[in-house]
Amino acid sequence: MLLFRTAVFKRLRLCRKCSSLSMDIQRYVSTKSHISEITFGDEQKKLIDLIVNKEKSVFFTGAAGTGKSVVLREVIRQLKTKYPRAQSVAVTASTGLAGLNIGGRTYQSYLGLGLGMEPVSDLVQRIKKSPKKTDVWLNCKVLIIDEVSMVDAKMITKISHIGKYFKKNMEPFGGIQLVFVGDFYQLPPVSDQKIIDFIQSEDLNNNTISSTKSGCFFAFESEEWKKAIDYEISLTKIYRQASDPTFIKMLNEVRVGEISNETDLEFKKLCLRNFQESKENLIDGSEYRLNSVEGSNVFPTRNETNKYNRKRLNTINATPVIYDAYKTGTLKGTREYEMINESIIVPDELTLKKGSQVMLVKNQSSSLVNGSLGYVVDFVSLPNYEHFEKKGTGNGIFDFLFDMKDKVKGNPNLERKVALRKQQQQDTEIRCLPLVKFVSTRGKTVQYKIISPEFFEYKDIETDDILFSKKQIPLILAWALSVHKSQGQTYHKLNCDLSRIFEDGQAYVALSRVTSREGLQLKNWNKDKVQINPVVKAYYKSKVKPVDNIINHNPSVEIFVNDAPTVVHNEENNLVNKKNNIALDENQLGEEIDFVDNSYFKNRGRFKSHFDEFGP
Ligand SMILES: Nc1ncnc2c1ncn2[C@@H]1O[C@H](COP(=O)(O)OP(=O)(O)OP(=O)(O)O)[C@@H](O)[C@H]1O
Repeated sequence: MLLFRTAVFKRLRLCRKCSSLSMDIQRYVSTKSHISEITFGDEQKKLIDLIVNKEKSVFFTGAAGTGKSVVLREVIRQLKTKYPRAQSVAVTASTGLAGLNIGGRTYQSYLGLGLGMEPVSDLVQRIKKSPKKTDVWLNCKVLIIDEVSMVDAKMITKISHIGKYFKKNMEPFGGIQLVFVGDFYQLPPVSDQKIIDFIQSEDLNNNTISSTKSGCFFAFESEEWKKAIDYEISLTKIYRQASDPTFIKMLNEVRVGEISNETDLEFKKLCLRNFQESKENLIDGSEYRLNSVEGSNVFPTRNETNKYNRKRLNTINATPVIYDAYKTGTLKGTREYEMINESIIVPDELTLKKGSQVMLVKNQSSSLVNGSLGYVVDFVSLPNYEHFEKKGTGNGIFDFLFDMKDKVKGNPNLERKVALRKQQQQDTEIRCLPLVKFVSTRGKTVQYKIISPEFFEYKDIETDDILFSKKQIPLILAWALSVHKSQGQTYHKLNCDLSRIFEDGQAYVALSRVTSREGLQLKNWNKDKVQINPVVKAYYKSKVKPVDNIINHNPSVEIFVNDAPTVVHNEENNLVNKKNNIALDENQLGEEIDFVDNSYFKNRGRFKSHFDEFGP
């Protein structure tokens, strides 16, 4: 009933049989079957142990598809069991979508930072005004930030100092255990306008003093990160492209910008395969008859992506059906609410037509998962769909939808179905949902599924209050996607035109989304267009080690023996447990703030020298 009361569709008004329909929807939503079991690899297990049992502050990274998210979800599960007390484990991420992926929220929202642009003193005052947010800080034992590569150094520094204040502890982040996750070889932090303004007002060439093109510094460049993180670890086994080891090798080379002639040639060869150009001609929406889908096209910006999808939608000569999302939540009316909304992958207004190419953005079953591609076959009401489906294949709704239209005449059974269908189409009160034909990569398997609305929401972990909720059909138009939106996603088919790539790591993010070379249609490959940030490369070379290396090179740290002492120190890695318990008062905080806001920039010489040291 609740699902029905929070009606998603304003334009497609709901039918009178509300209660039965809502039950049907619930039944369909709850048919989500389990997603295939994960068996953790050796290095994944060791990493989980290091964080959960050895309680180390860790940044863990790895190429796309090494299972960072999978490991993180397990770490969260185990930490929550270990620390059952409310708010002990802060589960956050740099974007809303990444947050959803691990059952958390953006760090700005969870930690009460808003946009986090203010100086530390203002942020502390802001947090203190909210008893809930104050408790978040006081109770926090472990702070998790996923996709940390998109958080800049200044923000990391601020979070550390706020932690010191609330924890009354001068250790970085007030002694909170840190679990930072991400891949700095993927997309860099987004521009912080204030930093750019500051840099420009100093009349300096920002290329010489910032690490990213947009004028930011990477999180790992922050002194607080350097002091707080015990281990900078890399997972090495790639699961996403497991079926194509050559492709794994090629992607690894693209990731670090060291592309061999062999890889270059292989990418060039991929470009020679037929690239499916966009279809400019008007089509009749009958593409669903095809047993293969066009690969997703990736574009660097959202505008280009939307424009391309709209253009393709307009080429279909069929009636548009518009689904408006139903949004609610206690944060409504705030900028934060808008930010969360922007980061949710499904749009406020989803326009579909028969024949639209779509991508599923929520798992439905072990074979229909986030990233599955298909075509909208038709729009059907749930009761009708169920009615025909119950009768089994060969005698179902599909008979009259497309297969047997010419055989209808003289067949009373089919005539009855067509009459029902007509009635349904005329009845504007009947709510219709998209029926999608999902096609596997090689077009070998085809599955039909009616897609019901789903919730995308953020809850307050303690009170269960819904802070943000969006109910929408979990589909997006999928002729094109932005590289930014595609980060973290897995696709089976991808069209990639690298001529538009402009950002460090962007080529790698785009290419590494697809599971095999077979699913990749490539255009304009030019190894010189692959851009790698030299600061990132230097950091990975000098600091980040595979899990196994850490065991070998730190014999004093017996971290993987079950009954080993919990804390074994190693001076070199600065692992000494130094809980000072120094209380900070407001005045000291003032000094702290000066330290944060001025020294960060005064220290740009350090960043410059860092850049020079490791730069090209
Ligand atoms: N131990 C495992 N066993 C089986 N499959 C795994 C395992 N670890 C990860 N995978 C699978 O590999 C794929 C990629 O995993 P995941 O999304 O966690 O990688 P990631 O490192 O977070 O990637 P990205 O950097 O692109 O976000 C997923 O389909 C996941 O289910």
